[in-house]
Amino acid sequence: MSDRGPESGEGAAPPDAVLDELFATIESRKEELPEGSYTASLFTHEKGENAVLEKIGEETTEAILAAKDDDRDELTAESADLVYHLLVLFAMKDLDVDDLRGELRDRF
Ligand SMILES: N=c1c2ncn([C@@H]3O[C@H](COP(=O)(O)OP(=O)(O)OP(=O)(O)O)[C@@H](O)[C@H]3O)c2ncn1[C@@H]1O[C@H](COP(=O)(O)O)[C@@H](O)[C@H]1O
Repeated sequence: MSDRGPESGEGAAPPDAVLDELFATIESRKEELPEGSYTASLFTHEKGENAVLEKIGEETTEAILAAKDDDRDELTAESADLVYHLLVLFAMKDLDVDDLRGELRDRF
């Protein structure tokens, strides 16, 4: 189990608050399309949504290779890339983190 993250207890942020913060940033990049933003470039890419779909494929492959190498640090880094790109795809499709959270919760 990871030893990272905020201490639990009164006043602590929910453990997945980082996903909400990241998604809010992605949504603001989608609205404002600031220059120099990688996230904004995915929303305006000439390949359209295929750009992010390709990245999801690449990051999935890289995560699999890291797992096969038993490289836990690389697996963590590639998984973070994968989750980030999945959230960009969610924003493109007008889905949000609560849709993902709800789907997972419904499976309990
Ligand atoms: N979490 C991420 C994040 N994860 C991955 N990436 C980018 O996703 C890309 C992953 O591509 P690769 O792994 O293939 O690495 P690469 O060698 O850069 O490959 P190419 O992009 O050149 O093909 C890199 O450019 C990373 O910078 C991210 N870019 C942004 N974010 C978040 O988005 C926020 C907004 O950032 P901007 O996009 O800069 O506005 C940031 O504060 C971060 O929190």
